[in-house]
Amino acid sequence: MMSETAIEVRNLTKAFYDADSDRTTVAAYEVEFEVKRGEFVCIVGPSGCGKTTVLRILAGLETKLGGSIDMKSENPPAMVFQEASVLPWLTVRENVGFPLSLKGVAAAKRRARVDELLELTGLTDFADALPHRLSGGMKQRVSVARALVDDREILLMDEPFGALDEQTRLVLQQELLRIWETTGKTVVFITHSVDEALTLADRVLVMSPRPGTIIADLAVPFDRPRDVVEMRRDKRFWDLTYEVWRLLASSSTEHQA
Ligand SMILES: Nc1ncnc2c1ncn2[C@@H]1O[C@H](COP(=O)(O)OP(=O)(O)OP(=O)(O)O)[C@@H](O)[C@H]1O
Repeated sequence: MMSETAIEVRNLTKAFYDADSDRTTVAAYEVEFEVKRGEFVCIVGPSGCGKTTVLRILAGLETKLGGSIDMKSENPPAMVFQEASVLPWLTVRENVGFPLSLKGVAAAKRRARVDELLELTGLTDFADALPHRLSGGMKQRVSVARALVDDREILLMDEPFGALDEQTRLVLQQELLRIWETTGKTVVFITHSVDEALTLADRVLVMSPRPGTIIADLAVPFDRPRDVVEMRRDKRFWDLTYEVWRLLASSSTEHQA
């Protein structure tokens, strides 16, 4: 199963034109990668290199200028954004069930599915709370639960833990790994953090500064299930950290030259 391709991106290029300044920004340039079914792939790269743009194109939220994308899945991908996108007037339960309400899933069936997701994401005790009572980490759990509720095959995550403190972030990384192992989703996860990418991914794609293109595709060799704290005792973790930083540093020097 693992060898089946879920996402194939070829020569993907995107430019934005700003009419006010009459300038064109090339946000992604000939981006190429593949993701296998059930694989967890992280994309790291400097700020503004086009990571979000690539993900938004995969999500169908943005058009592309050139190249091709093949998403081999039965349903459209789910997306989790950096800012928790909870609806403030709905309870946690209603927020998580929102995609099912939109699809007109019957109340009893919806409730059973939402209960499962609340359990999976550790939100059961907060089911009837309104979002203003939740911490940033809890709100982001709600976003993750909602992205999983209607069982999309592909999960696209745009720096979902970027706004959280380091400790909360580590807790949610561990939780996400557990959820991913349970659900078997194909995940594309964007992050600024080399550390986060190595913690989570099967493979890390490194992007150059804008116009962003993929400059390396590194396999992350740690066994599953992973312990996000214990894996930091492994020398390979720091060797890979160094390798990714070296790639990022050398590509930014080339860019300035
Ligand atoms: N809608 C838009 N209109 C014009 N320019 C845009 C638009 N969206 C993105 N850009 C530009 O495209 C480039 C890439 O942006 P993008 O958000 O994809 O980068 P990123 O790698 O995700 O950055 P960060 O890590 O800081 O979030 C940037 O220069 C950005 O200003």
